[in-house]
Amino acid sequence: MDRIRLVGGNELNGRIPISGAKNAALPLMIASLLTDDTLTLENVPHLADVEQLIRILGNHGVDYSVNGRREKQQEGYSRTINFTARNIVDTTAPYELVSKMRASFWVVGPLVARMGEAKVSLPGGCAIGTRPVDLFLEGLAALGAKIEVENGYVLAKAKNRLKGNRYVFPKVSVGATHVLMMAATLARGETVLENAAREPEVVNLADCLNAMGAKITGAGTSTIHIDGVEMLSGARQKVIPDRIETGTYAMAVAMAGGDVLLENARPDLLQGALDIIAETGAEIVPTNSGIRVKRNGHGIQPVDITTEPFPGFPTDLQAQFMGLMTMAKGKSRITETIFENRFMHVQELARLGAKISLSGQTATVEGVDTLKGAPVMATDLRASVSLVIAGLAAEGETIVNRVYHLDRGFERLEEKLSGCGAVIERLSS
Ligand SMILES: CC(=O)N[C@H]1[C@@H](OP(=O)(O)OP(=O)(O)OC[C@H]2O[C@@H](n3ccc(=O)[nH]c3=O)[C@H](O)[C@@H]2O)O[C@H](CO)[C@@H](O)[C@@H]1O
Ligand SMILES: C=C(OP(=O)(O)O)C(=O)O
Repeated sequence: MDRIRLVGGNELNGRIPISGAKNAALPLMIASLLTDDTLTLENVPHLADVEQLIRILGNHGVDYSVNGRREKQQEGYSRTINFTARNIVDTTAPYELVSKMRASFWVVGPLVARMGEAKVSLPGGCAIGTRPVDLFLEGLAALGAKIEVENGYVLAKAKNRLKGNRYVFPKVSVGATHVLMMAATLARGETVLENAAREPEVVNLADCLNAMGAKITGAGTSTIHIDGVEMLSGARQKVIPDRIETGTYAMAVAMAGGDVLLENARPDLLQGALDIIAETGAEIVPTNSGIRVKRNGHGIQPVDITTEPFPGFPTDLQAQFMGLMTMAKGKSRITETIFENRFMHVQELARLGAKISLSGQTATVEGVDTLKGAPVMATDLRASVSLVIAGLAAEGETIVNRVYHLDRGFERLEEKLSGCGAVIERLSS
């Protein structure tokens, strides 16, 4: 199993290219199931989750081809990929494939909308909470699907096409918004989704579906209208830059000090989080080519945060922010409201000397003057990168085990950081 070795203490200076967003690429890839035409996606990041979803889509009969130079692809750069679901050969998504990642469950929407049936294993993904799928099932049922859950599989059937309806999400869910929006594009009549997720990834998906011929308005607000159409065609869509990767590297600079241009980053995708990072003492400057982050010489200021659905502070940046707060000049409180078990990084940060206490959904972080390198274990995707952020400022060597978590969501992490002066390498085994 690969590990990451870091020696802390260096500032970060230079440029970091921000990749296409994992959490936008995955639903866009799944949208290819809605048409027998080719969907071309630009700026698809080279990540373990993307590769896994390619396998899952392949199982349903989706062909894919990568544009551009092969050696670039092997080096792990974002790519343009064509997806063509000419014939859906299988409407079952098996446990062996779906249990590895949460988003693979989302095929249920396009499959039942286009094929009238889907049998999809209950999903896996980061172990950050119970992560039920009740809203997906309730929402699909509102669109007329017959739903059964049997032997760990969801069976969804709509033999006479889904039927548009009004559905009010009792709780904001990004995944369920993606799925119901995709399903409703091929339903008969109008669907109104209320209390929908407003995340930029939902907007990226709606833009793609509209380019494919769907009639969606309101994506990015909490009410989305979808007028169902008979069929969708192919299209070309660019994956938005990864706002979580952007926030992560911004916090890495805030932690280690230095001056880095986050190329291709879009401030509007994470303005709330950037404002918080600025409050900690970093300078955030939007430029024509991205976002410049600087921190020179000043101590890190403690700031309290609470995670919330977009446009609030993202839960996917909570662990990284805790990493940053471990060396703040004082006490900060971090409250997690989205997932009930997303504090597994606390005990690993403690190995580096962090002082954190937990009470319910709130962590209190007492900033320390120094962290000391240690072996630590990645427990999930964002938790693992919080250990990298802390390791960048820790004295001596930190070894992060279970790097496969990082590979799910961070493209060429060690190359991007070492290119800015960090001492970081992958130890392959
Ligand atoms: C691949 C992807 O894009 N993953 C992101 C997506 O996950 P995901 O789409 O799984 O997250 P949701 O927005 O659905 O989850 C939000 C909350 O709703 C709950 N819930 C969700 C569905 C449901 O049927 N019932 C229910 O109770 C969840 O347990 C959680 O407490 O959004 C999360 C919240 O921004 C991010 O942390 C994940 O990185
Ligand atoms: C929680 C995440 O991913 P997933 O929903 O795929 O588990 C994440 O991207 O931080």
